[in-house]
Amino acid sequence: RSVVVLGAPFSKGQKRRGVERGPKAIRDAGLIERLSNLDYPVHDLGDLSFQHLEKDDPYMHVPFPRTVGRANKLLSSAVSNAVGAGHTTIVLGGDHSLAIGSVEGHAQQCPDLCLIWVDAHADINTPLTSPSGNLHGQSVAFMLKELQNKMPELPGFSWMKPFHSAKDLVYIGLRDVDPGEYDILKDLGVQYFTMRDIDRLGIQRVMEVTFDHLLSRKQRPIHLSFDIDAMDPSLAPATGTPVNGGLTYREGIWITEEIHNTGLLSVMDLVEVNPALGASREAVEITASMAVDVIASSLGQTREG
Ligand SMILES: N[C@@]1(C(=O)O)CN(C[C@@H]2CCCCN2)C[C@@H]1CCC[B-](O)(O)O
Ligand SMILES: [Mn+2]
Ligand SMILES: [Mn+2]
Ligand SMILES: [Mn+2]
Repeated sequence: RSVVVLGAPFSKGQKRRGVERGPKAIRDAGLIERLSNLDYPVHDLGDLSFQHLEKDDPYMHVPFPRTVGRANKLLSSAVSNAVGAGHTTIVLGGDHSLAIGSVEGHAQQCPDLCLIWVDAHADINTPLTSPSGNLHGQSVAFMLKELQNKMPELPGFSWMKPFHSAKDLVYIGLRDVDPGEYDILKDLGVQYFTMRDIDRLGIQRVMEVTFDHLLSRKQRPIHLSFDIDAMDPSLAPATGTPVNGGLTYREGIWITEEIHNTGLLSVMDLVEVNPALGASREAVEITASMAVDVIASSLGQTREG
C-alpha cells in the first residue's frame, strides 16, 4: 500500500491562531523521512489551500461556519480521491473541525468504515449544546445520523449529510467532556474509554474491547482521528486545549501499534498541533515529534525493530 500525506492548514474551527502551521511543524520534525524508512512508497501531496471567505458572520454563536464548511468540502474531495486511488491517507491539521471533511470523504469511498477517535474531548457538541461555538468541538455531531434532528442547517454545510452510525465509533482518552456531550454519548450508547477506564482496564484491554466492538462482526476500514491533546500535556504542550492526566507515551504508541497490526488503517488525521502555543521552541519540537511518532507507529514503525 502506498501512503499519501496531505496538509490541511486549517484554523477556523477554533479561535487560537497558529494551528494552521501544524502541518509545517510536523513536516519540520521529520515526518516524511521517518515514513520513508518504512517499506512502502510515500507521497507528500503538500498542503491544501483554503479560501478565507470575507462575509462569514457567526451563525447561532458558531464562528466561521461558511469558511469551515467550504474547507471541509474541499478536504472531503481530496481525501475521497486519495483513498479512491488506493492510498493510505494521512491528513495533517490544523484544528479538529477538519475531521468533518476527512471522514466524510473517506466514507464516500468506504461507507462501512469504523471511526476511532483518540482525544481528551468528545467533539460531539451540537451548535445548541456547545459552550464555545467552536466547530472543532462539534465535528462528530455533524457525522452522526442519530443526531440529524438535533442539528440546525448551518450555512456552508449543505454539501453534506450525516453518514455515520454511533455504533461504529469508539472514543479513547476522554477526560474533558461537556454536560451536553455526556448526555449525547449516553443517549446514543456510544462506546468510549475515559482516562479512568484506561487506568482501570489497562490500554491492552481497551484496544481488545475496541476491536471486538468495531471489527468482530466484520473487518472493515479504520479511520483514526487522533487529536494530539489526547496525549499528556507534558508530551504535547503546544496545543489549543490541553488537559492534565493524558495518555502516556507508551499508551499512545500501544494504541497506534495495535491499529497498525489490524492491517485495516485507511485514513488517519493528526490534528491540533499549534506551534504558536508552545512556551518554548523545545515545547513545539516535543509536540511535533510526538505527532511524528504517533503517525509513524500507526504506519508500521515498531519498537522491536
Ligand atoms: N468541549 C469543548 C468545546 O469547545 O466544545 C470545550 N472545551 C474547553 C473547555 C475549557 C473549560 C473546561 C471545559 N472544557 C474544549 C472543547 C473542544 C475541544 C476541541 B478539540 O478538537 O481540541 O478536541
Ligand atoms: Mn501515487
Ligand atoms: Mn481535544
Ligand atoms: Mn479533538
